[in-house]
Amino acid sequence: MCWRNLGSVKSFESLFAELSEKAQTRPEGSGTVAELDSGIHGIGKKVVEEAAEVWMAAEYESDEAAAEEISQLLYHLQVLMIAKGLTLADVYKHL
Ligand SMILES: N=c1c2ncn([C@@H]3O[C@H](COP(=O)(O)OP(=O)(O)OP(=O)(O)O)[C@@H](O)[C@H]3O)c2ncn1[C@@H]1O[C@H](COP(=O)(O)O)[C@@H](O)[C@H]1O
Repeated sequence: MCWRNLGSVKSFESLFAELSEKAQTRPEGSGTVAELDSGIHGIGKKVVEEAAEVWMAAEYESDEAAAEEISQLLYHLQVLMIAKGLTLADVYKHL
């Protein structure tokens, strides 16, 4: 997919804003709220699990499957950032 044709697709920044809002307002049924409530230990396990799925998909599955797993890893990393109180700027300054 060309980046110019992403339209209303979420970006890393817009997803982080959405998840930060969920952490503040704690809406019923939010998977993000449930994951935050599992604590750093629980979120860390999701990050490691998803990282392994990224590796396996990249090595043995389609590009589409790898992209989907990568999106899920980015999501869990963002949940971990929010749980730690880290901002995007805190991470970007190391890029
Ligand atoms: N982008 C994501 C996202 N990526 C991954 N995940 C979660 O991570 C899981 C990864 O799926 P897997 O198949 O690898 O794992 P699984 O074993 O099926 O899942 P578990 O039973 O282990 O949780 C998914 O089931 C989701 O729970 C996500 N959950 C939410 N979002 C987005 O986050 C936003 C807020 O979501 P809610 O907080 O649920 O409202 C929404 O815009 C969502 O689209």
